[in-house]
Amino acid sequence: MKWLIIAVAKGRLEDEVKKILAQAGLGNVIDSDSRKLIFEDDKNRIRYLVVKPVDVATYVESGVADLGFVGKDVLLEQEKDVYELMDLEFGKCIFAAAGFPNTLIDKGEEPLRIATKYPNITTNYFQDRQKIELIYLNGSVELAPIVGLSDIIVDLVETGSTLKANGLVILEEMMTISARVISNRVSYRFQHDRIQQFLDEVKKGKMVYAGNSIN
Ligand SMILES: Nc1ncnc2c1ncn2[C@@H]1O[C@H](COP(=O)(O)OP(=O)(O)OP(=O)(O)O)[C@@H](O)[C@H]1O
Ligand SMILES: O=P(O)(O)OC[C@H]1O[C@H](OP(=O)(O)OP(=O)(O)O)[C@H](O)[C@@H]1O
Repeated sequence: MKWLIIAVAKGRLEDEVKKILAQAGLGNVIDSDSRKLIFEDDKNRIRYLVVKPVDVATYVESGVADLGFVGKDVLLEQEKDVYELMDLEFGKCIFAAAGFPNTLIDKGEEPLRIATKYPNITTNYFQDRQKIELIYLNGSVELAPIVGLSDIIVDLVETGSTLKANGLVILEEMMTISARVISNRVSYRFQHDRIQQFLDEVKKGKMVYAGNSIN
């Protein structure tokens, strides 16, 4: 039986993915404390690649990985040529435009300065609405409006505590985000039954993990 290669995002999503897989008797070969990046489940012929969240879709689009677990934010920002097969319904957060209270988003002809880690998503969202000037930051984006680098930010919001700690508020909720299962387009055709079987296991694991009984 051919190996099924699965890219798993390390960090926030890794633990949740492992819990869901464990419910299906899978994924228990992944050692989060190890610096290793490849873990092989010989019994089920599954090889897990543990990669940075922003790189999951690259491994899947290239065909190095057949499947991947990744956040919808990454998919929307990178627009990779992959199939999105399942919403895992965890890793939930939202994209929001945020800034100081009462900051105007619709500034007419004057460009709105937006600091973000997600330039593609931001551009797509504002393109028919408001001229923008993008300031790309890799993180700690909330600092930008405080120091006058931008008018607002576009960033992920989960609990809202980072915004609150920095005196910022949500000005507009843009879209909801959660973790997804994606596949390589060729793998999906040539390993369809194997992939479908794995998805069925993940679905069962997701239901059990979410506390719903399967039967
Ligand atoms: N508060 C949050 N901040 C960022 N990502 C979140 C948050 N809540 C849920 N997520 C989801 O978790 C995924 C992985 O986030 P994580 O913080 O592990 O990595 P990252 O911030 O993308 O990368 P890194 O922190 O290594 O630069 C995101 O792509 C997103 O889908
Ligand atoms: O609503 P909250 O629960 O406060 O979560 C939102 C924060 O989490 C993420 O930052 P992260 O800690 O991932 O670091 P980063 O800025 O490097 O992305 C995101 O960029 C926000 O800053």
